[in-house]
Amino acid sequence: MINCIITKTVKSSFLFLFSSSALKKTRRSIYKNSFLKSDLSSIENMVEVVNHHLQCKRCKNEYNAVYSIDVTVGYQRNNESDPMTMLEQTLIFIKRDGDEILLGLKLRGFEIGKWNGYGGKMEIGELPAECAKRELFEESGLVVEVADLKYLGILKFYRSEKILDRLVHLYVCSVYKGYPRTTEEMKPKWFSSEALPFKEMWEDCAHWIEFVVKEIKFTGTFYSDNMNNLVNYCVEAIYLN
Ligand SMILES: Nc1[nH]c(=O)nc2c1ncn2[C@H]1C[C@H](O)[C@@H](COP(=O)(O)OP(=O)(O)OP(=O)(O)O)O1
Repeated sequence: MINCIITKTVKSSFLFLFSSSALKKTRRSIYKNSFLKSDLSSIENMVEVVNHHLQCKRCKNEYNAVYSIDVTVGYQRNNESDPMTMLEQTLIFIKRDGDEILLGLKLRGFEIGKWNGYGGKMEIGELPAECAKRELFEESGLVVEVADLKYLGILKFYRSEKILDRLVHLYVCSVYKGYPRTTEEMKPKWFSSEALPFKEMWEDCAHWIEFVVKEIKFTGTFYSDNMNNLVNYCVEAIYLN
């Protein structure tokens, strides 16, 4: 097993030390669990341990929590009062002819005017792949089968160094039915992987989109300040053989 780590400090070296030790801890958990599995050719059963501060979306109280997330299954919420509610999201990139990637221009809500893959928040009782399929259909009209989705990895976004803000499950898929259409939420456009509009995408995207283009499994952790500026990140490719 070869592990490639790309770590970049944007502003603060203190934060780098903080995040790299936290990440090493997480990686150990991942490998430990991976090694226990008989099939090392996939990370299908990789378990991501999230052990950090969470903040209740309603009362804003902070507390520690430990979640074990099987990355293909995700963390399945059972009720609205669960603190993970609204934290888990999905993002799916549709590919055409090997080289082209479908992006949608966000027409409303959060990050309006930016190009991104399709996706959104998981609903109660929903699994990530089901969520990716549903959101893609709602936002573009394209139909995919869960079995055709390729799980690429997980993105974790932290605010103020410690509060887990969002956890995004990433998928790619080259098998789909229909033609992308403009919806209330997204306007579709195919881009060559050589000409992606980085300046009009989420800031963090430039640091991991290459993994989507090359379909390499990875995990990414991103730290933003209270003003939503990216201050540090770590992207780790996972090569299993
Ligand atoms: N930092 C980030 N970089 C990125 O590239 N995509 C991100 C991201 N943070 C979240 N996303 C993606 C994940 C998901 O596909 C989408 C979330 O969009 P929304 O908040 O609009 O979700 P929903 O479509 O569920 O919203 P509603 O329909 O308004 O409830 O943005």
